[in-house]
Amino acid sequence: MTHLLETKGLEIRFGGVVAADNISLQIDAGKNLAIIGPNGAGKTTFLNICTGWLKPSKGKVYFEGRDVTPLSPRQITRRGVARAFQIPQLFTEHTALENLLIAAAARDQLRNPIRALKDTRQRAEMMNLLDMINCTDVAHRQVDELSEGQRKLIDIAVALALKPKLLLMDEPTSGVASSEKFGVMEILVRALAEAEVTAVFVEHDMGIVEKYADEVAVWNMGKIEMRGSPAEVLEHPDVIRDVIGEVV
Ligand SMILES: Nc1ncnc2c1ncn2[C@@H]1O[C@H](COP(=O)(O)OP(=O)(O)OP(=O)(O)O)[C@@H](O)[C@H]1O
Repeated sequence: MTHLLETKGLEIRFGGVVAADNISLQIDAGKNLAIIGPNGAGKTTFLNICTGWLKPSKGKVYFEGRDVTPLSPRQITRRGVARAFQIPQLFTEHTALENLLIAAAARDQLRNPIRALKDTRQRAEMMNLLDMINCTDVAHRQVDELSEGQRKLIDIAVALALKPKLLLMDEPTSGVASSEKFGVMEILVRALAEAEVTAVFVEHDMGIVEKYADEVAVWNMGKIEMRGSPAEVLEHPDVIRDVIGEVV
């Protein structure tokens, strides 16, 4: 069976630090994977290698069975791998809808993004995305007026505008008020399922991992220490000692 994403033997060092040490992992469509692990374990490095921002010294990344290791980030995005960051990458002085229209213009490689802002078909498509993330009411509000939770959702919608098959997220709810966190995740996971996008997310909040991940992979010192269901992994004494104990 072809995996949606597969890595084989990834290695990368920064000076004396081994940030990826023989990382081999398979991700299958429809199974949302949470990546957990102590600070500096190499979780973000893994996302950066998969999206082409870092090139491993050894190993390969396959997307839908094809080797994407030598491709540029832009080429990998075009194949269907999107990325969302800890801090939303939005144009804060533009409205939520304008941010989505700009992303759609980039997706369609339009030379004149201003024209895209007026395109009725694009506007309808992007309003539909805003509807999927419960944000139609803020479509015409400037992004810097929105709550952090709303900004995170708009950032996810920007990624969805690229029509990915896989979305890699670095701490999707970091910076979101704890009262808002689960609501944001609820909307996010539902929108991804509706768009048939598989998610991989780095997460430090074990409550979020337990509720929203189908599988969990534990990173430690550049290696994958364990992989399994949230119930198996989160109750394992090594994980409680190395990860959960450290985070709490
Ligand atoms: N560009 C870089 N240059 C030098 N060292 C780096 C670079 N990127 C990562 N590192 C180092 O590699 C190790 C892994 O970093 P990484 O950011 O992947 O960890 P992480 O598990 O995502 O940590 P956190 O949970 O704190 O975000 C760390 O020791 C980090 O300092």
